[in-house]
Amino acid sequence: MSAGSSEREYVLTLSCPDARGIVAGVANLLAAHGCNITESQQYGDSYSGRFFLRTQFTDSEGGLDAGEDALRAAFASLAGEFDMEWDLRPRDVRPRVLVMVSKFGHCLNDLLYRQRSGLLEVDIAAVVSNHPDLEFLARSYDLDFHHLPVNAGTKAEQEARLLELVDAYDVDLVVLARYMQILSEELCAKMSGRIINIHHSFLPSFKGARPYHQAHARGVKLIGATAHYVTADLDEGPIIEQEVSRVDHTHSPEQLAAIGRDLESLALARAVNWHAQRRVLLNAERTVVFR
Ligand SMILES: Nc1nc2c(c(=O)[nH]1)N[C@@H](CN(C=O)c1ccc(C(=O)N[C@@H](CCC(=O)O)C(=O)O)cc1)CN2
Repeated sequence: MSAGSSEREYVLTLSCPDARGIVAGVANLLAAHGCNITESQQYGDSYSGRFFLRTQFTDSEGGLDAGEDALRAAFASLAGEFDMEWDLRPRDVRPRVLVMVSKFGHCLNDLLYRQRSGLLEVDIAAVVSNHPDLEFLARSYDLDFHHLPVNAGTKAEQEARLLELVDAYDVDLVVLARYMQILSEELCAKMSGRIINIHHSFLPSFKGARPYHQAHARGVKLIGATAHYVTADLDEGPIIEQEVSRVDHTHSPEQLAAIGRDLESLALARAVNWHAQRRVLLNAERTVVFR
């Protein structure tokens, strides 16, 4: 049952060491506070020994019985019992996103259109690029565009400016939409779990630069695109979504790239939206995605 007109919807996510009674504890606590569960998914990972849960629920008519703060306090107590890492927020609070690009604009174009059409549950704050080429596209959506050129000698200064923009725009998530510069270890650490990249290969194959040329040289029969969280280890961050397509010996590297463009846009848009809906939970080097 979805939220009525006067009800507010919340999303609760948690991960903790697996144990008996977690789902019952959460369900009983929500019921005790007058909440109605509208969607719930959970997964116990026998490899990591951790349990993951995502629950969507509505408050009672006119707001939580004893207020959101009381629910948080009660949940904090339950979380302590199970050593939970948890997050609780209203579903209508949307992440503020900074999109970074270089010279390829297909993923940026797709994200902007999807957001403007109400298909992406984010608010795009601004666009940042190390090249001026795509300013026109950002401006066409009335977005600020910041040209931050970078080279090996200016990377620290450029990233410091980027962090200033992250603060100034109150950014929750940075999306690398074919941004072709390697981020420093320091920046990756500062924004761990808050940067999503689209890599134009079916990882773990063909990390790094020019993956379509690597794929062509290898004679692959499938190409792909991978959306992942960014870490200091290039293209090795936790995978969120992947898309693939069949190819064959007749395709040049340029034709592979053309086929791959739609895969990249789709994989990135799905990953950003699932992150925005808090459907992606980190599980060490992997993810749990409650699609
Ligand atoms: N710290 C990280 N930074 C970035 C990641 C990442 O996973 N961790 N993903 C890349 C995107 N990317 C492919 O998707 C990519 C971009 C650029 C290069 C590369 O080698 N570029 C230059 C070197 C640029 C530089 O030193 O900054 C080159 O072509 O030689 C490889 C992969 C985004 N950043």
